[in-house]
Amino acid sequence: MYNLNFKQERSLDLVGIGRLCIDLNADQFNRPMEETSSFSKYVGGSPANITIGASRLGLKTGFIGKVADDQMGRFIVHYLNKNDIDTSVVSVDQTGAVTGLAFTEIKSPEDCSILMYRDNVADLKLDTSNVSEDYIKQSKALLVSGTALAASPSREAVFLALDYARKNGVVVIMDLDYRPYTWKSPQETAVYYNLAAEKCDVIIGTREEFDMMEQFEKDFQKDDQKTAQKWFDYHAEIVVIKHGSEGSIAYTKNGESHKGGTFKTKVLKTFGAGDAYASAFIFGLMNGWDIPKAMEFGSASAAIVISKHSCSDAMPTKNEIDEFMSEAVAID
Ligand SMILES: Nc1ncnc2c1ncn2[C@@H]1O[C@H](COP(=O)(O)OP(=O)(O)O)[C@@H](O)[C@H]1O
Ligand SMILES: O=C(O)C[C@@H](O)[C@H](O)C(=O)COP(=O)(O)O
Repeated sequence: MYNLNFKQERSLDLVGIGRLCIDLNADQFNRPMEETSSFSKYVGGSPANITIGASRLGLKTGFIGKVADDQMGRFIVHYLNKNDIDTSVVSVDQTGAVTGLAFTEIKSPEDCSILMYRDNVADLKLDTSNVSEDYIKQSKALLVSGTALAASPSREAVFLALDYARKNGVVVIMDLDYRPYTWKSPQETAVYYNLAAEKCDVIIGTREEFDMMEQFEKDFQKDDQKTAQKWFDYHAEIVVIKHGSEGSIAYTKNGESHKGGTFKTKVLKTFGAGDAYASAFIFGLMNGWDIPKAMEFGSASAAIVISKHSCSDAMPTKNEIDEFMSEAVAID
């Protein structure tokens, strides 16, 4: 098992911090974006997607973020409110910043890519004045994602949130969420990711994301167990390494490891898997489930979301996941 102390008297279960953006998913798929003519608009941004997924599963959620002072910003806040996510500390940028856009391309179910417009985005204008200790200490857990570390003042806001969380016994969960186009260099990314991950109780990332973080430590390269052990020397209780369609593996500080399988699904697009997996895995942890059960729930959520067009809109309820699992073919 694992030792995560979710303080049950807290009024919120999970507070996300970071990117609130818009996904524009091509309506014409199985072709390159150059040959598409229309897109469907959804709320996006990895931490937003994970928080939306957690809320849809029934967790009491909030979000610390900044949106543009325009129709897209209002669309995002309205959607969060509609999904029972507290937006009392979502602030509105007054500098003329815009909403980050993620254009998604579905060339084939296995060949998907994201074209991100990230210049002068409102989410990276989040600053320390937007981070409230009183808000954070009312939550059992804080979810941070790596991309919010990509630029100041968002970077400082996240580190302040991490400090408030540690000071007030808030469990910190980090989804690595590495988006190269948001950073100046992999080296810069690795430095800030490592500094943040040292403060986290649960770290979730793909093998490639951990490899980026460990680029200065060649002997860690591609060794899941060594990767996990590094973080147990800091605050980590659980390290999850995702391997796409091959599944995932989780390590706990007490020396256990668990291989997570996948579920057979009709893949429309591959992105969204990680956010769905994280939201359902976190739900399992917050309900005291053992790691294998939480991983299985995460995999089921991922299988559902990658069979659908969106990420946030597609995040399933608990009943939808339970129903899927009762009929699905598990692949170990
Ligand atoms: N093709 C697939 N079929 C079924 N499950 C999948 C597939 N791809 C990913 N998953 C599930 O989603 C999880 C996260 O996917 P992954 O691609 O590793 O993360 P990310 O989306 O963050 O890159 C995997 O560990 C697996 O459980
Ligand atoms: O995080 C973004 O800005 C893009 C997301 O909104 C998009 O849905 C996506 O890429 C999800 O990524 P994944 O779940 O990590 O595959």
